[in-house]
Amino acid sequence: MTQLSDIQNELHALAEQGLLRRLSPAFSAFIASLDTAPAPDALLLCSALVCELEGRGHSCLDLNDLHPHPGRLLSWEADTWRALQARGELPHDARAWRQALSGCRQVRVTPAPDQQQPLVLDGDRLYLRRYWCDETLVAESVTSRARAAGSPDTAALRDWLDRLFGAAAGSDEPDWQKAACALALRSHFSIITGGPGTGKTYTAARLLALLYALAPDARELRVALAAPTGKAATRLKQSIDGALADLAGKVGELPLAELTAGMPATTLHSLLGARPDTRRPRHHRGNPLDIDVLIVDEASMVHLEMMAALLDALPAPARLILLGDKDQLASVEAGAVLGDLCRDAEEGAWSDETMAYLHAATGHAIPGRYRGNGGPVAQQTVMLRVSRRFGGPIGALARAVNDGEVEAAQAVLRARERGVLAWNEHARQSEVLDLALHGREGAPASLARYLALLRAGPPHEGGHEQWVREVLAAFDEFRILCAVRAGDWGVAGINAAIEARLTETGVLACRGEWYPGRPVMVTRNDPGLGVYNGDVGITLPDPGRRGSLRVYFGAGDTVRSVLATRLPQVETAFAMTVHKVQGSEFLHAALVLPPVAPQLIARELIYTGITRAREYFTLLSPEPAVAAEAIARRTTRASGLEARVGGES
Ligand SMILES: Nc1ncnc2c1ncn2[C@@H]1O[C@H](COP(=O)(O)OP(=O)(O)OP(=O)(O)O)[C@@H](O)[C@H]1O
Repeated sequence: MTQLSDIQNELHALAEQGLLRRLSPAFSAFIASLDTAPAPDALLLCSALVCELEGRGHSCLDLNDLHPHPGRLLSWEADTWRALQARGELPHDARAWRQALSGCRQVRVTPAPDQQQPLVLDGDRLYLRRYWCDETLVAESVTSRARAAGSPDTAALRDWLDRLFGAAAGSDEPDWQKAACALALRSHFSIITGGPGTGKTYTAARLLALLYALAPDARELRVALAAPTGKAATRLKQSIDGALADLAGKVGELPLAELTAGMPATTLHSLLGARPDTRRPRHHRGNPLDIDVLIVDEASMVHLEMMAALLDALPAPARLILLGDKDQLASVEAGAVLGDLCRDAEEGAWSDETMAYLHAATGHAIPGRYRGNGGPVAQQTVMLRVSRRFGGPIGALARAVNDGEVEAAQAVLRARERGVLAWNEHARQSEVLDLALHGREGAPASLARYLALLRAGPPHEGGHEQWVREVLAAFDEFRILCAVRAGDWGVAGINAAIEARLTETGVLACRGEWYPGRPVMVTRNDPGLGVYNGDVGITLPDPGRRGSLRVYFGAGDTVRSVLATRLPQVETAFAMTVHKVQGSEFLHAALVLPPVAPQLIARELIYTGITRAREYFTLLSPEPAVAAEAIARRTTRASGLEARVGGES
């Protein structure tokens, strides 16, 4: 057996203490085993760190982050890092780390030729090979698509934009929605970002009308809609269909309803043809998607690997339009693609050419403050700035949190305006359960209606499907959102406590794994069953087979069901993590924070939680300082994407 070096022993000790996942020292040992020469300490440590960071959502390790406070990178105490330093010979600055890694056969130093090394050093960033390839593909693909000229007839475009949005009035602020459509028409890639209710889908529907109106042959145009989750795809389709129906009077002879009748809306997984036994989907550059236009909603949830797979499968002449809120939480998996691509969205950073084009196409002169020298992606990005849904206290709270203004956020929460917002600053777990079962003063929405419908059961004669629909809709009125998974204040503890309370009070018999009324969230894609990670369904008796339970999923106007026992990968979903409710909205969202906030609880998580609430938002924290700390903290994810797409256009 090979003798472990001091650094390797220390890495194992850190894993024992829970400061590293066990995979990280194991990966480091694997890297060392690839060469007969002994691995230098710098390589042993960096390979463990790059693996660890991948598990925390980072695409790479930036060597500059190893100084002057390396502990911060992994939320370690300073002593932990000092102990590591004492055990090995570690470099003292980024240049020295680079030098130490450059000499290793396991590391490809770009632009040297690829010899399939497992690690890639690009500038000061060290990547797992797969992530470097994905990031390179995404950066190159979006940049070249953004540069590709869509050459619209500007006069015809202006005419259509005026029809769909109205002609330019004398306002100071441009019509951002119009600008977004104009830019999307100009090339093969564009981003429409904005907070909730800023009209991203409203704009996308008008964009579709424009694309059909300006296409040489509208009937030949193949358009698809997609989103990371089934729920988000269904919502997108419903909103787009609604908005298209409203356009009927504005599009003259264009048979919009007919043209969009069969337009598919799917999850990205099923669009790409994900397969359970391999990472490689059915569609890729060798077997591209048969699509001319793809609109992807909730793009903030799309992780790096998925975005790379999508761009690989989308033919170069196809137009990709990403919709999403750049300020929301990034995906659990590595990468913060939308955030990285939108780095200039607030400022515009538009070139003279873009400014002139927007003026000509929309009739609005763009104020000079939006001029800048952003890269090709920035030239194709528009941020919508006016929210039509979040004007009131929830909007004010979301803005304060997003801006990191702790005191302003606390003041809005404490004002409890019209019962819309409430903050239980010293919450006990039993109060979370009370809220879930009964709502609170000013915010009646809770699980009460859902439970009443379950108690009443389906009508005796027929009407089962209608009842199921009502149960599904009632469940979506309220949700507990947790910041963490484990412990009394995480999804595990809260779900168990709700089940215990419901059983105690005789409301539901939450015994065994499956029971009628158990809401579940699917935790693993199963294309065979047509269920995907994040889908939420309700367990109910099967009307056709006594004693048998099925899980019912709402899918737009239809309801699908799967035999409960065929769904091994699910968890109870009275409470869900904030990550898992992205793309969903509830009449009343209750965000629960733990007594001690780990680093991962930051502003983006609180903002995402708040913006899930349509009418009422409640914050519950056993310790008020945790909310303040989280709002003050920003999540940063190491990635090279922002730098790669940030160059001048
Ligand atoms: N220019 C506009 N004029 C009138 N109503 C608008 C306009 N833009 C958006 N709306 C309305 O505002 C509401 C929110 O718009 P929409 O759903 O498109 O926003 P969104 O940004 O997609 O929201 P979400 O974050 O939920 O995805 C809708 O009712 C829509 O019809």
